[in-house]
Amino acid sequence: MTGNDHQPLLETVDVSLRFGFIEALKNVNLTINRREVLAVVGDNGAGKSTLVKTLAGFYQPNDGQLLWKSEPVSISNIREANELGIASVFQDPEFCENLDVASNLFLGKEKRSTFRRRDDEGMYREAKAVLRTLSSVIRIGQPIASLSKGQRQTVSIARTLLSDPELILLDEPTASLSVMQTAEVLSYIKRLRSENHSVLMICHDLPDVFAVADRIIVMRQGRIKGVHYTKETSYEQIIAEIAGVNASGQPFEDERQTQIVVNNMIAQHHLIDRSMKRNLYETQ
Ligand SMILES: Nc1ncnc2c1ncn2[C@@H]1O[C@H](COP(=O)(O)OP(=O)(O)OP(=O)(O)O)[C@@H](O)[C@H]1O
Repeated sequence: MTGNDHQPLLETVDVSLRFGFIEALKNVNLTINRREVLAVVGDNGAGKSTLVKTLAGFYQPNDGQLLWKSEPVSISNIREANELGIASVFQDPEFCENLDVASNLFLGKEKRSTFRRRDDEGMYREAKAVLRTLSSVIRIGQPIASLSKGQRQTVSIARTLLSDPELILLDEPTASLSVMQTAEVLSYIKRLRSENHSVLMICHDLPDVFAVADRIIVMRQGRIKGVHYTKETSYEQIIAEIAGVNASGQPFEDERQTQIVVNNMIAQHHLIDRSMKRNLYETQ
């Protein structure tokens, strides 16, 4: 830990965003500190992607303010986000299947040497270095088509590292990966933090969240419902907050809907303890 660890990198102040009549984000106040991994969790339609896309420059808020290192900024597009030091990796990254890993890493931003010649040597050197940062066993000359889904995710993370971003936004980095591939990607995320990057990731998988996140942000219906230090919270508290019940299982919003959501989550995660389950069923 350094004295800089808790300095805010990116903040949202009362950020709201509407799609027509839908309020996708409502007065969102969030601080992303230097050198931390933040996970955003929430049910479908909670506003997670909209939040991340707003930070990545895809969407502009209707109200509120973004602060980068405590200074007001507007991020009109991905390029402006990149220039600030924010890089994003969205699901199913696109690659040129007939090219190797190094060429894909530099696609569209090839290095040039004297007389504007392609600097293949420089690109291979940098590609190797960036994959080494992630301790990856992927070879730079390997055809991209030969990589597993997890390895492709690694290459897309590596691609963002070339611009040395301070903040990396990841949308479901472990979605549909095998257990081994998930472990690999989670270890890269931890490595990013140890290399002084901050990471904000959307993740549906609570064990993955608890494995890497320093703090967990729970979203529901476009609002932030809770921000928790991972060490100080539990699966039950997070699931309850996602669903809109209190930690002992008492619904405090639409009862029927809450019940359906909680039951689905219980089935999905097999994580809730018996007493909480009993409380939930007794409230039906
Ligand atoms: N481009 C869009 N146009 C209109 N409505 C949108 C658009 N994108 C999102 N929404 C709506 O905004 C709300 C928040 O959606 P968002 O995709 O941010 O949720 P999410 O938490 O990421 O959900 P999921 O986990 O299903 O991806 C939803 O009601 C959604 O239908």
